[in-house]
Amino acid sequence: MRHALAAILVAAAAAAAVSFISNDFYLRILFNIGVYFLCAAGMNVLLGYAGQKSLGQAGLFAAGAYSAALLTTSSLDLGPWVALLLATVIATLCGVLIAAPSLRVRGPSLAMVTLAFGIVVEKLVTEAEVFGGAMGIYAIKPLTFGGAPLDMAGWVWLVIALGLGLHLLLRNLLTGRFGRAFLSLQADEVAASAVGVAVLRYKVLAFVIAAATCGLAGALVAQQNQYINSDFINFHLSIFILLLVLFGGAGTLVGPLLGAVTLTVITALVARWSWIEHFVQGALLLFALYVMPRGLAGVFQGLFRPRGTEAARRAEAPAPDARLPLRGGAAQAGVPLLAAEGLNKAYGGVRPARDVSARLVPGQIHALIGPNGAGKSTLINMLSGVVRPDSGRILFQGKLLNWSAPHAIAARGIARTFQNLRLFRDLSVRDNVLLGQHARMRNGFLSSLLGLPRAGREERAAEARVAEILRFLGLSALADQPAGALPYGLQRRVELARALATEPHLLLLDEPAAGLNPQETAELGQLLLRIRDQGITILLVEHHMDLVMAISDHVTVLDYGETIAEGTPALVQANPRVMAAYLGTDEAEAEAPHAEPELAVRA
Ligand SMILES: Nc1ncnc2c1ncn2[C@@H]1O[C@H](COP(=O)(O)OP(=O)(O)OP(=O)(O)O)[C@@H](O)[C@H]1O
Repeated sequence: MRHALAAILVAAAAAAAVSFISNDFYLRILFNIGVYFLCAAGMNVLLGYAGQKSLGQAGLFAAGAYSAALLTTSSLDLGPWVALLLATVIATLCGVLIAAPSLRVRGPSLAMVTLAFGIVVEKLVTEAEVFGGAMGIYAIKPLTFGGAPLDMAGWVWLVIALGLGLHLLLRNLLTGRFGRAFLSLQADEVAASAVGVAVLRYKVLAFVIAAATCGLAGALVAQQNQYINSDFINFHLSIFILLLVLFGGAGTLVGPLLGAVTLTVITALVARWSWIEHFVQGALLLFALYVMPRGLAGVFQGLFRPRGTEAARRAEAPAPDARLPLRGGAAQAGVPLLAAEGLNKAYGGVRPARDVSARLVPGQIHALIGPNGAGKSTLINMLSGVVRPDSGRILFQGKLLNWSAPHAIAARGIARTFQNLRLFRDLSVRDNVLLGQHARMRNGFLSSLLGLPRAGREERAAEARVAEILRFLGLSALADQPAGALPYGLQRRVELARALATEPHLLLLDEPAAGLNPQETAELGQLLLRIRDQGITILLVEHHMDLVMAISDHVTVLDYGETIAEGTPALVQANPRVMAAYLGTDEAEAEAPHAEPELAVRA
């Protein structure tokens, strides 16, 4: 509420100041600030939150501007407000178009593809007859209020109102489930999908939001100027929109406003020397990247952050009375929780899965062991949807799982951790674990955007469940710490907390004890037993044999992608084939009476 009130006060103060300004030049600067704020606010979602680098925003600005122009000047002769709305919708649809490459390429390649989009649009509006060629389109209908066209002050009030509305809507969206999902894309797409974020859907959504606001800004500029030509639409505009976000502070709520105010004023100041305009922009971009990697907002946050408070670095003891949130309907009589049948996977000549089958009984800890390269991680990857098996079937609770995307598998109740930690390092421990709740929350796009009570209720319920999970794991004191700043052992525990927050029936753990000291390993063992006792089935890939033998109910041994033994820990430990695989001895030697089962050698 405080943030909303502050935003309303700032907007009201700006609107009141406009009444005292009669100079058209200053009013035009304020109008430009408003328009660039609209572009930057949407671009911030795309770049600052979702981490998608687009250099083609000028193309979307053009889509809005030329749509507004054509809709009001052609035989359609639509009213200016309807045209503004339709122009925004058309630009939004173009956003889907520009999002398409992001589904296949990322990073610099994506920037190149979006750049190409911008160049194509620039060429199109310069050359094509329908867009008026280099001359552009004149006599675009301006917006009217009470039958009269808006005067310059009216335009400024309009962009202030639109800017305020957009800011409040995006704040609702970005401070909850959707904002976290966007941030998770930026941090690690594989981990994001593993916790239930539909990566492709969220990427498209981010592009669409940025396209809508850019299109709206373009339409407003065309309607205010009452003409549009290709001079407006060039590569520099795309760079400028990018710069607005980077300079203001990508991934912060105030960044777009800071960027829009500062850069519009600087641009206005240097406008009379047009030859240095682009030089100044380039210099500011370099300055922002080198000196203020978190933009102006980052600089301000650094100034006002309380100093000298010692951050908690240690976990407390897990709370014995804490209970994990569970989803209902896990066990069905006589049906294994998960049945893998005849799974095969080959990478060229390497075959990490050869006809692997497994049945996981509910409520047990199943261990999957085997020498390096045996195919254990590959099996976990196949079960969690990260890798597609070449052949074979996976049934979860009796229903086929093959071909499901990782986020859909997570939503069905299979959670995982990764051999090489995949935390969202810049997010707090709480936000990491809240991301685990993503697929369990029911508030959709509209209720989140509008800040409806349902979204608030879902958020509070998720926070309460996360607090309980943190208590269960003894992480409550670390909730506000950035996950990446914690010691390694605690990071592993946060990843476990995040997986538990998906409320899984089945927890896949890929070497959770790797890198832990003996005390941490023993604590992990106790935690896993408690997790099992709460009704969650565990599949544990682990080299640490003391741990495996102490806590597992059932052990499967893989070697060269094949199951070579399974059964109780004692049975497997005594199996000659297992010792041969582990110790590199041949079977006959391993069967000799003096050969003790020394699996702990590999720990
Ligand atoms: N994406 C991939 N492309 C090519 N080869 C791969 C790929 N993923 C795994 N492999 C190969 O498959 C084999 C099994 O790998 P996997 O990671 O499943 O083994 P692992 O049993 O988990 O080993 P470790 O205990 O060392 O983690 C290895 O030889 C590995 O190099």
